[in-house]
Amino acid sequence: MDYQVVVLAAGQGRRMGAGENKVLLDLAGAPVIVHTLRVFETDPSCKGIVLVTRGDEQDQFHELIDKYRITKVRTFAKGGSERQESVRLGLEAVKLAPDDIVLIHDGARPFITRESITRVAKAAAEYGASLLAVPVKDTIKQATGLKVERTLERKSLWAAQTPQAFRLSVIQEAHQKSVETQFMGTDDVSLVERLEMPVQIVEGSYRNIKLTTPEDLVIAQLFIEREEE
Ligand SMILES: Nc1ccn([C@@H]2O[C@H](COP(=O)(O)OP(=O)(O)OP(=O)(O)O)[C@@H](O)[C@H]2O)c(=O)n1
Ligand SMILES: C[C@](O)(CO)[C@H](O)COP(=O)(O)O
Repeated sequence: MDYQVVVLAAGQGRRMGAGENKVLLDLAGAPVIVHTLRVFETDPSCKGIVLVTRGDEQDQFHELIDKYRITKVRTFAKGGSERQESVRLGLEAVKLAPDDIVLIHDGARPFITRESITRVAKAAAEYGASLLAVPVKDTIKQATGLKVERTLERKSLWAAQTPQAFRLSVIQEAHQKSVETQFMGTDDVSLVERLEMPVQIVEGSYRNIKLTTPEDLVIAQLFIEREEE
């Protein structure tokens, strides 16, 4: 299933505490974002990458794309202050027909695999919207402040990942409605859920971590070292 992908790299990386954009941090000799982009660069089904960056970092990303020969990044888009705004601005740069498939992926998730991408893209073609997710391993409490209100039934809980995949017309309609209703979600399918349209989970891998806090970089290094063994 051919697709284009919007790769998000316009964050601040505050929780990482590195004092710079975490997707520019070195991981085994290359920036995190290069590891992520290489997966799409080497996937024959990927027909183009829109890279969303901060305005003040666009030149730096252009240099990385040239240095590491990421030829499928044909368009850059400037991100916004929130992830959802960056997604919306990235989607505006996508050149696809309404029923074509677009993926949205966190640049901070470098361990995505072509096999998972293929499955989530195929599910989007079938259902209109899909996401990679993994069963929750911990017991999840809902609380008010630090007072527990209830324990959520674990067997029905999934931890959402990316890519999240869509027929272009579906995600465009979802963003339009979110602007009209001023809804802000923390992922992309949550906007489609508000259209009361089906969203299909595709079981992903626990390796598809999002590099968010310093501990995640330690895990990422271990993943790379194991790949090299
Ligand atoms: N305004 C934003 C915020 C986030 N992102 C991207 O969305 C992905 C997931 O966001 P997150 O992990 O929250 O990254 P940051 O916002 O950089 O992290 P933090 O919240 O700790 O600052 C990352 O690849 C990040 O670069 C983005 O493109 N634009
Ligand atoms: C989209 C996401 O990666 C799914 O788990 C997550 O919601 C992003 O959250 P963040 O706070 O923007 O990293």
